[in-house]
Amino acid sequence: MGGSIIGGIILSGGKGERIGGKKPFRIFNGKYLINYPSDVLKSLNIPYVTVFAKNSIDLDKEKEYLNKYKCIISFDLIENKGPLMGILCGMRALNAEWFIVLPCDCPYITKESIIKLISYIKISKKDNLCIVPMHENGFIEPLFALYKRNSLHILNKILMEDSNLSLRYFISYLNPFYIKVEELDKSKKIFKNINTIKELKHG
Ligand SMILES: Nc1nc2c(ncn2[C@@H]2O[C@H](COP(=O)(O)OP(=O)(O)OP(=O)(O)O)[C@@H](O)[C@H]2O)c(=O)[nH]1
Ligand SMILES: [Mg+2]
Repeated sequence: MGGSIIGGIILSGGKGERIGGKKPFRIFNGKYLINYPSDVLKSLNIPYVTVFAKNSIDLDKEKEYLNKYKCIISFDLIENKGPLMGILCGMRALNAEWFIVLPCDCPYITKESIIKLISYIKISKKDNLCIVPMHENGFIEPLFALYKRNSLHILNKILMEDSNLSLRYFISYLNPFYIKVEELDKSKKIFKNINTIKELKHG
C-alpha cells in the first residue's frame, strides 16, 4: 500500500448517549454532523477513514455515507473501548505518516484550521509523536490533533493492557508538540462539540 504523508481518521463510533444515539447522523443546520469533518477533508484531498462502532448504528445511513464520500470505512474491533480503539482501527485501515484525528461532531471545523494544524508538522521534532492544541488553562484538544504512525505500537500496547484507555494516558507517552488553540482559530469555535439535542438545535 502506498502511504500518503497525511491521512484523516474521523471517529464515529461513540454511543451518543447524551444525544439519544446515532450521533454521526444527527442533522445540524441541514447536514449530518459527520458530513462537516468529511467535507473538509474531502475538499483538502486528504484521504481518510471513518471509524464506526463495531455494531452498525444505522446500516442505510452508513451506506449512504459511503456512497457519498467513497472514503475508507472501518469499524471498531472491540466495542466500548472509546476513541483509542477508533484511532487504532483507523491507523490500521489507512497508511499515512501522520493522522489528523477528528470527532464526528465538530460542525464548526474549517478548512483553514486543518491547513494550519498540518503546517506544524514541519516545525515539530522527530520525537514528537503527536501535535495537540492546548488552551491557556492547560485543557487539551486530543480529538482535533495529529498523531504519527510511530505511535501505533504504543496504542496497541495500551489497548492490550486495557487498564487506562484515556487519550491523556496515550498522549503521555508521545512527547506531544503543543500548539496554542488560538493558532488554529482565534474564536476557538472549531473545537465546539455537539453533545445534546439542545446543542444540535441551537449550536
Ligand atoms: N470509533 C470510536 N469512536 C468513539 C468511541 N467513543 C467515542 N468515539 C468518538 O469520539 C468522539 C468524542 O466522543 P463523545 O463526544 O463522547 O461522543 P459519544 O461517546 O458518541 O457521546 P456520549 O455517549 O454522549 O459520550 C465522537 O466523535 C465519538 O463518535 C468508540 O468507542 N469508538
Ligand atoms: Mg463519549
